[in-house]
Amino acid sequence: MAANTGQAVNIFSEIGKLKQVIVHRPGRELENLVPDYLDRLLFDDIPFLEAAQKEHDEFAKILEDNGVEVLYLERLVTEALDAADVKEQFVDEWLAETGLAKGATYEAIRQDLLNYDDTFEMVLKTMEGYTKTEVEVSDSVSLADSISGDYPFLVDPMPNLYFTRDPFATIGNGVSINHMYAETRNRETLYGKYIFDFHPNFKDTETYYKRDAETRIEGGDILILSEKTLAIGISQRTDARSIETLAKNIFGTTSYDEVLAFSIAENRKFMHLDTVFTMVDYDKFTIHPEIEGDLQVFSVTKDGEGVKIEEKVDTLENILAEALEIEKVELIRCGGGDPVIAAREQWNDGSNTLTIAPGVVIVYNRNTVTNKLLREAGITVHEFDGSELVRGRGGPRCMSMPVYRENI
Ligand SMILES: NC(=O)NCCC[C@H](N)C(=O)O
Repeated sequence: MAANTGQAVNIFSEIGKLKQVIVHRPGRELENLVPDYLDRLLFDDIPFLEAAQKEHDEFAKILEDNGVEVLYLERLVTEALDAADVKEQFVDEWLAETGLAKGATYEAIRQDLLNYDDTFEMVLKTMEGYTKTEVEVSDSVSLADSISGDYPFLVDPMPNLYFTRDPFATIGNGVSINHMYAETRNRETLYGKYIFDFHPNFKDTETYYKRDAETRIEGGDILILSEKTLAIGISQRTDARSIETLAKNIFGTTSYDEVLAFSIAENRKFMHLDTVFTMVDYDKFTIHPEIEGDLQVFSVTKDGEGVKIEEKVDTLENILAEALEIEKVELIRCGGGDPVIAAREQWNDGSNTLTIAPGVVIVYNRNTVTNKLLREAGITVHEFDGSELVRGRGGPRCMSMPVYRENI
């Protein structure tokens, strides 16, 4: 438990002083990226692991130097499996989601994982995946085990795990365990499930969305505007129906009574709401100017057992000011509104700021124009080098899942 509200999870804003956050230090899963399967694994290039780890350590150091306790996903999962003695159950569930048919290979991998004395190393191995060259099966007992084929993996790696923002999302005193858009990321949500089902500190957390839900939603689309209002993107990654499901699950039982649904274009460059829009202070937001023209915003509120949907026809500034119950808000445009600079810096996550206290953010140093504009707007900007990390198309907000923020 991080502070003093008596709750393990406490996230009622985007900007309250961050006390505890979940991250994942990129591991050997990045070394299982190969050019032929980058699209399938949602990457644009292959990061140099050692450099990516250094960059990530720099990110963690900025957090710690600013009083944030950094929790590592891989450690939390290890602690959950050991505390509840559910290692075998986890391995079986993980295997069932690999797509491997039961047979000699399946059994060899199962045995390999269960032979690890160190649960932490076992967890890292489940993230890394298995190549065909590392598992020896002496007797092929099934047709599936006998096929060679060109595909290099028996079990795919999970290279997107360092974007801890997406597979689960903390909201108020609860969590949504997400159903992801792509198969490669859906497997990541199993780690969230084990943390929130079995970790001694987190197992009593309320769950507002389940990974076996039919429609998709990802954490990068969920912004905690205040203790009453969420903003959720309808995007490449989040289906409008999931927003209604989540809204019904939180209205009436939590402090939330409104969701603002932001309909943004469905494409890779704007994959989540947080790649084009983040909150950096009580009254300041970063925004990618390319989304402003076509943006449609809907208000979702409680209506008996169901929800009421109304389109908000007003400027974005007015919609946000009304939701926050303040006079006015300022939008800080990525790249200053210049179309070329904005497009370049947004692609490199210039709008993907992580706010660690009101008016204090962490960003990549490469987005020089946007970072200067943030400073000119009075924001304190902590920068680090993300040249390797950015190849997975995510920035500081994507690489962090806040667990505890002070209320504002
Ligand atoms: N919230 C975010 O925008 N997360 C970045 C996710 C990047 C990852 N390669 C993906 O395509 O899902």
